Amino acid sequence: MRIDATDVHKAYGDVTALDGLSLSVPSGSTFGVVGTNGAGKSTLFRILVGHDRPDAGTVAVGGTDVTTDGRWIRERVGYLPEHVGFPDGLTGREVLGFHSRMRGLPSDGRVSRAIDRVGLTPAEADRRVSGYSNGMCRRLGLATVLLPDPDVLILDEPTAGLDPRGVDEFHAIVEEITATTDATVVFCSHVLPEVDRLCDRAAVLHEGRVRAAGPVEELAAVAAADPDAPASEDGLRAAFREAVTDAPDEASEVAP
Ligand SMILES: Nc1ncnc2c1ncn2[C@@H]1O[C@H](COP(=O)(O)OP(=O)(O)OP(=O)(O)O)[C@@H](O)[C@H]1O
Repeated sequence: MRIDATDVHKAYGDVTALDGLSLSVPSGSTFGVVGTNGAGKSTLFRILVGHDRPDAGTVAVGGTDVTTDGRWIRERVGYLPEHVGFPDGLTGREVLGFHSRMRGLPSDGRVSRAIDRVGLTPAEADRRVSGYSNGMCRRLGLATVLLPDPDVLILDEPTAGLDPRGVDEFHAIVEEITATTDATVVFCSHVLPEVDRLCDRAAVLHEGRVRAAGPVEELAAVAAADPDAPASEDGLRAAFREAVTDAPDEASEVAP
């Protein structure tokens, strides 16, 4: 399902989060959104999934305006926020069962399938989430998102805080999803190799607008170009370099 955002504005008091953002994500693509802290990535994602409303502009998923048909959006779009909490007393399997019932989904084995897809073992799924590692919590969060077999996945910095092995395993899960489904996957990241590995296209957000969007290799080539490249590319090069780093452990230092 494609996503189209057109001239989207959003302010919180006197803070402008989105300032005329326009973006198109082709159906079935894996799309990376990069941008410095405060560029507006999370705000865009919350609006895409109907958790927040734009002050102006339109956002459509599969041609449906997200502000007019919230239920339709919730059924088709899976959203993994940057921070997810689970009730400590429940097991991972119970969390998924609860989510499934809340959404009115059929009891057709989808909880076990979701557990399997994110690489949690049955024994891990039957442990209380209070004992879960950060990586296991991320997997469980992704499993909740996968329950309804969404057409669109919106993942807000899904690998932030994971160790290299956890990052690699999470990437493999996303790759498996993109290889075996038609889902459109949109996620934000500060790590260039992650965007490079997973995405076919990306957008660079800067101060609430899309500074550039296109195939990842084109954006990365501009970012890597020598300083004598055309002056018209200077802003994009700077924005891209500020937004992403080459190593996950440097990501927290990308921007103040
Ligand atoms: N609920 C809110 N109330 C007030 N200001 C907000 C709110 N949400 C976002 N903002 C502000 O809007 C701007 C964009 O924030 P947003 O979280 O969308 O950026 P981001 O690109 O996701 O940043 P980060 O990389 O740090 O997660 C920031 O200046 C932020 O402080």
